[in-house]
Amino acid sequence: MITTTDLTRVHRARGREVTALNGVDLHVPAGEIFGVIGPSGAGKSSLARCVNLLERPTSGTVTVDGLDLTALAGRGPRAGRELRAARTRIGMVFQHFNLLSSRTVRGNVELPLEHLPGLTRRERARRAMELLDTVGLADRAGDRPARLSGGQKQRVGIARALAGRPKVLLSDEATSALDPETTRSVLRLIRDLNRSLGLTVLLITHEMEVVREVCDSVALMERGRIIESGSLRDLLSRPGTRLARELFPPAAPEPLAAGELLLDLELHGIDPAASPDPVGPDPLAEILRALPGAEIRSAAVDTVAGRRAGRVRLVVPGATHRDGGGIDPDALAARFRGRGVELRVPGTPDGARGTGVPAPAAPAPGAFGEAPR
Ligand SMILES: Nc1ncnc2c1ncn2[C@@H]1O[C@H](COP(=O)(O)OP(=O)(O)OP(=O)(O)O)[C@@H](O)[C@H]1O
Repeated sequence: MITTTDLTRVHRARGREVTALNGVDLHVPAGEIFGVIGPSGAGKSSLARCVNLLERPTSGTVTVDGLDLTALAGRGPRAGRELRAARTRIGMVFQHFNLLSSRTVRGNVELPLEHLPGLTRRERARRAMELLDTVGLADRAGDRPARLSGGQKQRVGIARALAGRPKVLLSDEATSALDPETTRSVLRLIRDLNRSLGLTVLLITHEMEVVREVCDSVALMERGRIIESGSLRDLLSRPGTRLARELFPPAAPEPLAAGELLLDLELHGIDPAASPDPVGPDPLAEILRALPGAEIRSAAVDTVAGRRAGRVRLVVPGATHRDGGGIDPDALAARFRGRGVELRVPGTPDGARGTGVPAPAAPAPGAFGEAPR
């Protein structure tokens, strides 16, 4: 649905050049929620703005729904007629909502409809009310935006973005100004719209939590380039990648008593149909049976892309390392490899591993790089 080819965007300001995008090849399949994550300044917003030609790329092409937008004339507010028409099929939501305070909620949703030919005032009003109903705010149509909460403002922003019946929604940090609960409800709305309207969503975020919650695929951007990408499902089975590490961060370090063995189980996409118990997928139960006395110290198991993923930390009391004749984690790991469970002893890769060795410090949960500007 969205394809960029060798997309480059160079800003020239006060005699200085900044390369915001440096040869970005992106493919977002129709009907997906595709996340783009990366630290501040990585080029995420530039990518979103180039995809709908709010900014014209320095070079490269952008194709949306089979149409090469870069071949159409103009940019930003000076876009030509064809580009303006194409852009009505791409909705956009922003971090700071960008609602007009002088207009009512309904008036804000009607705004893009005023640029569509052939709609009467009455039809505009009816369509705006339908859209407000879709986002659960029909009863607030006559209010000014200032009277709404942040989450409600963003719902209005989404209703406005849907006015032109877009096939694509670009979301640029749409939940970054919202608290976690409101974030989840706005993400649920985006997911519902994606499913009910078949909407393709390009979702820019700096929060891995957002990716984990709602995305089908994700690309990691750094310094204007995409350095990793894949579907969440594939990333689950590629534990070595940075994205997989960020998606499923290791557990925090913890003290161990002498002789205790720490085992981390990484669940990489266990099919829940094969293991109906939400916290006890079959391979885990089997591992516990193989380790008498083992105790679950912590667990973070989630359903990602329809598969169970996450991490379970076990402590096995009185187990010594294989030199001492206790359990052999490598043999155990080999036994479960290929069944969606990776088993490892956290700590250093040398002989010190096993008892009482702390795991490396975990990154702050959900955070990725710096906060947005
Ligand atoms: N209009 C502009 N003029 C000059 N430089 C710009 C302009 N817009 C962006 N840049 C620069 O391009 C780079 C990428 O910026 P961009 O806003 O796309 O990154 P980002 O990943 O969205 O960051 P953030 O998460 O902080 O919004 C940065 O170095 C930024 O300073």
